[in-house]
Order: sequence, then structure tokens, then C-alpha cells
Amino acid sequence: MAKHLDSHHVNLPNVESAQTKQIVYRFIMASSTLALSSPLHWTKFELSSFICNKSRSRFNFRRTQAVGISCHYSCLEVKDVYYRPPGTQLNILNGISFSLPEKSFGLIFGQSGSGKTTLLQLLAGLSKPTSGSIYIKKYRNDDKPNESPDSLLAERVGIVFQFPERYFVADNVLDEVIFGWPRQSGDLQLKEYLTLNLQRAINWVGLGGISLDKDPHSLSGGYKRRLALAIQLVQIPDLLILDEPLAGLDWKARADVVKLLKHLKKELTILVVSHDLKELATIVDQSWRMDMGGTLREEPLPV
Ligand SMILES: Nc1ncnc2c1ncn2[C@@H]1O[C@H](COP(=O)(O)OP(=O)(O)OP(=O)(O)O)[C@@H](O)[C@H]1O
Repeated sequence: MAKHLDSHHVNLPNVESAQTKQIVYRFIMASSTLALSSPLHWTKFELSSFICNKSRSRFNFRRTQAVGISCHYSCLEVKDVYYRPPGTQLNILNGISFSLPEKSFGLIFGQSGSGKTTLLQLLAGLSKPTSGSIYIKKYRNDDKPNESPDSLLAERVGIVFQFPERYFVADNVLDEVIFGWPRQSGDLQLKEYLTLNLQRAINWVGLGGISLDKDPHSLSGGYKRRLALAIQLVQIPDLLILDEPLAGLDWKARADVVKLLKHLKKELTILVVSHDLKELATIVDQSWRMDMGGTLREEPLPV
């Protein structure tokens, strides 16, 4: 099952299973963060040894903070995005445009098969738009935008796929969070930095009371989702994307996750695709309906 992967362009539909897709994504994010060379040739079973060996050579974990420090505020801008999967004649996304200000919560809803997940994959850098642009626009104190907007970098986007717990790869919480990190010794400063990030992410999602030795599969449904979020929060992402964050959870865990998302949106820009409109309505700042044919329009939640 050798795969040829480019960290900047992964054609997800060619990846065979959902499990491989999730693992591939996490590995790509780790390797682009670590500035490993790409494209990479690997098999699923070579993954762990690759991480241990190859990543020893260079470690360049981003030490920057999220956008919005040197400017007044920033906005995710998606402009006239079209997507046609390679080798097909069909546009799945047709002229998608929207913007989402930082530290707000956006929700995309719509019929199954309308293209919601495809859009999320473009935003996460897992596929490239056929045309159109995705960038971060920064605004100065006088509310005027900076001349040149920044691209939304794939390594600055966190994405939690549907049912993330199905793709946990480690047998303890700590290893799950640090999957893809280098295993080298030395650089005390770096280790301190990583430990701080790890600790912050764990506390942020309310997993502080859980032993890092615990088997992730033994956590409750809500805590598994917390862990999946913590993995993405180790580096504060410019955009956190969640695909059906409440799917498959019981009522208590759903309420728990909604409460956590409400807390996280104070610090993060969050974009969610969900059918659970009622439960999320209280925390949604902006919403859009995706129609069949891959078009998007702003619309209040129909709840
Ligand atoms: N690589 C591809 N080649 C051809 N068609 C594709 C490809 N990827 C996705 N599609 C099709 O594009 C459409 C949109 O899929 P997508 O998963 O984005 O929809 P969705 O709105 O997220 O659906 P759901 O709510 O069920 O998750 C579907 O009809 C899907 O079969």
C-alpha cells in the first residue's frame, strides 16, 4: 500500500480507508510542522519507524502564536472557490465565498452529499481548490485591511474528522497526543516548550484530571472527543475545523462537548460542519447552508 504523498497536496479520495485518511492527516501535519522533506514514500506499517528515524534529523516546531497579535483582528476569507476532483468532469464546489472573523464560531449545514466535507478538506489543505483563494485577511486598528493577505497555511489549521476516536493509534493518552513528534534526546529548551504546549492543550480541554497513562480507548465518549481536540490544540491553530463533532455521542457527552466548544471559541476561530443544529445554535455566530451542487449561502439556522 505504498502511497506517494505531498504534504501540500493530498488527494484524499485516493486514500483507501477512513482510518488511513485520519492517520495520514495527522502524520502530514506533524511532518510539515517538523519541516520534514516531502514528498514522502511510505507504507502504513513503516510509519512509526519513519517518524522515529527520519524526524531525528531536523526539528523546527513552530514557536509563533496564532494570527491577530500585530493587527487589530483577522478574518478567514474564502473567495470564489471551485473544486473538481482530478480526473472528473464534475464540480463538487461551485463558487464558494464566505468570511469568518477570528474567535468566532461558524457552522455549515446542508444535505448529505452537498460538499461540506470536501470544503473542510480544502480549508485544511488536504486538497487544493481548482480555482479561487483561501486566505487570512488582517485588519489594522483603523479597521482597514492590510494590503497583502496571508495564505492559510495547512500546518496552522487543526481538523478533527468525524468519529476521531476510531483512529486513535496509541495505547496511552500521552502517546496519542504526541503521535508524530520526534523521539530525539537533547534540546532541553525544546522539551520544555513541548511539555508546556502539551500541558496547556490538555488543561484547555479539561483533561487535566486524567492520567496520561490511561488507554484512550477506555475514556468516555465525551473525553475521547476532548482528547481528539487536545491533539489539534497543542499548536494553537489559526482555524479549528470540526466535522460532525457531536455525532455518535449520548446526550450528556453532547452537552459536554458543546460546553467545551463554547469555552474554546473565546480563544479560537472554529468552523463546524454539523447536522446537530439545535444543540449548537447557542454558540453559533454565523451559519451557512450548503446546497446540492456545492453552493453556499449565509442563512440563519432553521431551528
Ligand atoms: N474524489 C471524488 N470524486 C468524485 N466525487 C467525489 C469525490 N469526492 C467527493 N465526491 C462526491 O462529492 C459529493 C460531496 O461529498 P461530501 O462528502 O463533501 O458531502 P457532504 O455534504 O460532506 O456529505 P455528508 O453530510 O453526508 O458528510 C458526494 O456526492 C461525493 O460522492
